[in-house]
Amino acid sequence: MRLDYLSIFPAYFDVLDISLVGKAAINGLVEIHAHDLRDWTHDRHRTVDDTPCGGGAGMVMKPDPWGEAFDEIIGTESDPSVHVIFPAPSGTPFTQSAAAELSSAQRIVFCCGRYEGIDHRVIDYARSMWTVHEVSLGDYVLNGGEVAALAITEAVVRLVPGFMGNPESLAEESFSAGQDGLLEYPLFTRPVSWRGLDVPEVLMSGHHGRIASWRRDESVRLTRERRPDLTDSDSSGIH
Ligand SMILES: Nc1cc(-c2cccs2)n[nH]1
Repeated sequence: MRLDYLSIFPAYFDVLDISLVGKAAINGLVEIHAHDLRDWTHDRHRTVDDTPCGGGAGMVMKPDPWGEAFDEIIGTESDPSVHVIFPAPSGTPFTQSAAAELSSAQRIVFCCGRYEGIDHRVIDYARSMWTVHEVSLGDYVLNGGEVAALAITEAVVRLVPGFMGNPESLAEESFSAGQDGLLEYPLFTRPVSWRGLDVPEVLMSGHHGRIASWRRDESVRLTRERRPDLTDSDSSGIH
């Protein structure tokens, strides 16, 4: 999998060299390329923004640098196997199933907007050429798409076959199909008693049936308490 990042702050992605994703890059599972959008400007000030047509506060990212960067980084041929991701507060909520789908992509290009956003024609052009995803991480506003791109990268790359040492652990995580789309149950390890707090007895019983039942009940309880929106989804197994 090749991952490209277009940003006016490409140094944000240096962290990928030290994190888990860096490990994947080393063993050849993932190839990472960060690019400075200003490299595709031609004026002395390397300008990437301008005032919004129709008025309004703030600045909008000009389309020209994006188009020239696309030409060089992706090419000028249409290819639906290339996934272009625009993080944005107005995007579709990013989910574990979206991460799972993207984990089989051969190419993902992250377009990290700043200011008030990117000229919409950039997204329209990208849609005419590649598979575009406008995604939101949640109902809050970041200063730019870089942090969102890092979060999406981690969620996707950890699902790439061969990345996780023990793929079985993926099956029991929150939102995973193996967890019926429910939140993960509480986890415990030794010591059995810690600062007056004990591991639930059932988990020390060695009775696998009871342990499975306790874990399921806890997942249902937590999901109903914290994420009632998940309890009606088809994958949740609870209604
Ligand atoms: N979920 C989300 C995305 C964003 C931004 C993406 C690009 C600039 S701000 N804020 N919040």
